[in-house]
Amino acid sequence: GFFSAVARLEKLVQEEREIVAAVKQHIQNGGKVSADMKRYVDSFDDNNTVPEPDYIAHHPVRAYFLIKRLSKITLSETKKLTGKEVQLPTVEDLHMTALALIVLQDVYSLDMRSLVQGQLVMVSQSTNGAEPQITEICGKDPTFTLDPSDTYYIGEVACKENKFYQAVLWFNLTLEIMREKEKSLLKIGDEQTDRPGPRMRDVLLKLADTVQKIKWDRDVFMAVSKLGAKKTNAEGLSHLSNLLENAISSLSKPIRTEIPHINYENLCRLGVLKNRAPHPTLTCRYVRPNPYFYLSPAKMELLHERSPLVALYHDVITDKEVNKMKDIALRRMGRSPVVADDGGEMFSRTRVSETGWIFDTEHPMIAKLSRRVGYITGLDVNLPYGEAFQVLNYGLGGFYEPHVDYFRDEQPVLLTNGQRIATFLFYLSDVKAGGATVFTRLNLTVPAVKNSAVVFHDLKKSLAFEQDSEHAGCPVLMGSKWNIMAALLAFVGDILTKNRQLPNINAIGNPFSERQLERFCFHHVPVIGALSYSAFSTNILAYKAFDELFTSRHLVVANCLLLNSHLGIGLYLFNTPTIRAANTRWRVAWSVYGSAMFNFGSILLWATVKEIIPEHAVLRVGFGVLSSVCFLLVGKKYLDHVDTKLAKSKPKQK
Ligand SMILES: O=C(O)CCC(=O)C(=O)O
Ligand SMILES: [Fe+2]
Repeated sequence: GFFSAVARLEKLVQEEREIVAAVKQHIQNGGKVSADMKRYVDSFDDNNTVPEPDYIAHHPVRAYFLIKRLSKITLSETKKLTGKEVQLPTVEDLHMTALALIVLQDVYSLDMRSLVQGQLVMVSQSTNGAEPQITEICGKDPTFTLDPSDTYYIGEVACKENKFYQAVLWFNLTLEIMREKEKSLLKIGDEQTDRPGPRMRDVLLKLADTVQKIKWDRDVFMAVSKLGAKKTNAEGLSHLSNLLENAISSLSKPIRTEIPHINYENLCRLGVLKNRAPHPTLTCRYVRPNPYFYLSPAKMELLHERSPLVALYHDVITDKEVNKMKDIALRRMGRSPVVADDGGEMFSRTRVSETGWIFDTEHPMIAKLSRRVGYITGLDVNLPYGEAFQVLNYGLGGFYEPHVDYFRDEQPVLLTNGQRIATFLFYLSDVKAGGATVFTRLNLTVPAVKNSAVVFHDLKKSLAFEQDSEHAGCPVLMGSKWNIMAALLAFVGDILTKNRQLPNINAIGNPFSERQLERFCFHHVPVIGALSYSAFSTNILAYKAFDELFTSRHLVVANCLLLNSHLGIGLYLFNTPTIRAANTRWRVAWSVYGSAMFNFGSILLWATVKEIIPEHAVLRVGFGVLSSVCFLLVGKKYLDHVDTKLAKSKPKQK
């Protein structure tokens, strides 16, 4: 549906232009169109500049108008006139867009009088009786003004969704607007019946009906029955209107008990404000969770230190990667499911977004991204330990109500066979307003910041459920929210037999340990050095073959190999027990000396041999590899020998 992903709305705006242009052309050529279609295209003024797709698609009221007008024309006629396969919004789309307006107004306490003019104004009621805080998120645009038929329709949608309190607000608003238009209550009885939109009598009765659904009121009930079937009864209507005013003023917003709603909404509202100001208790550090980050450390904001850990990493995904992921996802997105109690999947009103699943085997760029998730968390991201990436695009007003990511006991883990131990959530877009991720039990709001990622634990170290990891995606008020959710799994059976504890998740911002650094410098680098040394022999012995292989990159590759070889052998020497026994200055000197002698000695030897063995590529490469392996082994053996000798002769320290 168009309601469940803003990306679809963006596309729809583009398509609408083409539809309008094609139909106008058709009319100009003397073609006939239906009255609905004529009305539709006539609403587009040729002289007006066309707004950007985002201007429409990223704003709930403007998107409502887009969906509304397009759901008034028929698919068959549009296809015929444009000669193209098009998709148009359905009645469900309109219903869900109205629902989005209801939810947004409710969660963000949007001022309704502003909302009807397309203006987004958040009113935060302060608890200590001070003046309410008013935040304007978006200015008004008179081109997008909801009229009574719209607000009445939205009220009806609220009723259908059993949101009676919200329905009362919308019906009441409808009345207010109508009264202002009519200027005087006295006109109530003799309304003109040919005016489009709802009639005041109908709205009043509907309002009375809805109020009664929340709280039965004897007086209202009587007034309604007295009105009876009589069409015009100005006195009765104004009496009912007064009664309703009283009844409504005593209503208060119902509290939903099934989820920690108050906290969720407060945190979401904070998210809108926080988009504008940095968090006051910000703790930022540069971290190196893995040697991979040695030169360019990750930028980490620690949001919650005690269990569960919640950390925000900045700039962990590049724009290029973001675009690639969105691109792939767009082609396969479908309504996001939630896990049902029986372990199956279902669609729910508690999650309004679309998902595209992407495996890291699909593209090297994605594999790299996946490895990065592994480096940061220190967890195995390979199948079956990492789930495929879920790329998400939320709909307007789209949200994900408070939930936990681990599979609860009553949900057999059909999907994955493993339990989720950590969640890695990338943000692929800045959201203009709303759409924060909130942790309802930690009182924590994380605004979506493009290219960053929030990481948190789903299980405790003891493998117990981390109930405090409960979180939610707040409704998107303005803009388009894109996420990638990567869940990291553990197979609980595995853990129990192997370590009896969760693997260490190092996304705590600890710098990678000294042991890890040592292993990197004195193991990984020497191994790479030895391989490079061996490969470099080919550059000397079979220069032509090497040149053909690397063409214009020949020089770069050769120099890199030689550099690796120097580094690897140098570091290896630096760490041998014998050399380690000396002071740093000598350690450096001997390592550099040893590495230079070994490398340049080999090069000289290969250059000499080259002159005497036949010009045969395979033979020469073979000789190079074989000799390099020999030299490395002989050298290593020699060093080992010296080291053991030295260890034996060393007097035991007391
Ligand atoms: O969109 C968000 O902020 C939260 C998403 C989420 O929690 C999930 O996909 O599991
Ligand atoms: Fe989640």
